[in-house]
Amino acid sequence: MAAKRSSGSIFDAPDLRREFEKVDISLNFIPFIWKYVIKNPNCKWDDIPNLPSAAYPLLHSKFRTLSSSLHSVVESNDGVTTKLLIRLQNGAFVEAVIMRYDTRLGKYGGKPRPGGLRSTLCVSSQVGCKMGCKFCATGSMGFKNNLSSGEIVEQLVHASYLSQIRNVVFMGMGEPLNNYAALVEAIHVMLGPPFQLSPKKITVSTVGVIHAINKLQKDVPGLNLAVSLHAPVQDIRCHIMPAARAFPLEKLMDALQVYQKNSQQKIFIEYIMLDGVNDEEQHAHQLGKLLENFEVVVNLIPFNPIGNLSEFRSSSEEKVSRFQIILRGVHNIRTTVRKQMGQDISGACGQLVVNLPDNSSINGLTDIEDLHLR
Ligand SMILES: C[S@@+](CC[C@H](N)C(=O)[O-])C[C@H]1O[C@@H](n2cnc3c(N)ncnc32)[C@H](O)[C@@H]1O
Ligand code: SF4
Repeated sequence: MAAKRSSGSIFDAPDLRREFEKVDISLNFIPFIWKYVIKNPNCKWDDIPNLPSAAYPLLHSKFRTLSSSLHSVVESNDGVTTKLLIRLQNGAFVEAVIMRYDTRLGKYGGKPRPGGLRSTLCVSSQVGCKMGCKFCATGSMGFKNNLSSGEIVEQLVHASYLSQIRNVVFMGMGEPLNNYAALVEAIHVMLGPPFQLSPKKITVSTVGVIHAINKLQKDVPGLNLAVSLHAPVQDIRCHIMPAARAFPLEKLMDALQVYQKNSQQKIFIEYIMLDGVNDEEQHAHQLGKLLENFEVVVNLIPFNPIGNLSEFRSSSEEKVSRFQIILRGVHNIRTTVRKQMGQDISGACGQLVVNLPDNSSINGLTDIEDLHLR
């Protein structure tokens, strides 16, 4: 269990609201304070003009402008991907990854320049992860701690200093649905002022935490859901993702059926391509049949090597392409292949390894064209 921490982040909305209510300060000041801090990264509380006088001592004693700090920033050679290493209040590190989409080129890439780029931010929700997927660097660390909602939002704040963020994907380190309350709080903050993201621009990726999927749809309607399915049958799923034992495929598909009926939204299916494990033609047909009554987009993900941490190898391009042809041609399922980006800075999925004394690695999504940018 993670130790209970006092957050000190003003982006932990419930904490700030509670403190303001205690001394009768209007909650309308909260977005104003957030906006000021975002525009003035190094500001002090006394710099913020026109707050009620009771707000200053309260902010001084209970909060910091930002509870996390930007430790370092690494750019990929092509300028498309930027990796942010962020130090949390408890000393642990997480990474967030910015991916820039060039509106003129109509694809990821292009040189950073004002106005022409809309960026996607891949955020972390936990330090480590208890799900233990065998292809994932984060899974090999075990679970260390949950991020607070403020720490999740602060990744967006740090990234906003570097790029205009239009989309947020919860595809960094950790299983977001295992940190449910903080996830939902963070998303509510991102949807409101001053961030004003649309729910359609936020994607939550899950290994399939069944009991939380439909709760999320009720608590924050309109979000995109991405499900890391990775296998069309239960035994392969259990082999590569131990958490599948707790979340059996049949029950997961039932939950997705309910989700789709209630949300009327398509579901994004992530499928990592592992050589000789889940990439044969029969698996493509099994997957096609499994998904035949769903409105989905399947994203085939080439496996990103994670050093000695995993026994797996990536499928050949021919196999990935054959898999895609079967899903599209035979089963009529919209299927894309995730482009690999950011490998030169270890910014690709499953590759983000932070060699630090007290923690270590993160995965980041690298191709989200299909989620937001059609
Ligand atoms: C790191 S996870 C975080 C979100 C959530 N825990 C999940 O599993 O969906 C984001 C995506 O990265 C994928 N991933 C993990 N390790 C990978 C690797 N080595 N190569 C490619 N994709 C990987 C996961 O399967 C998942 O689809
Ligand atoms: S893939 Fe997702 S659920 Fe699996 S270990 Fe990695 S972060 Fe956790």
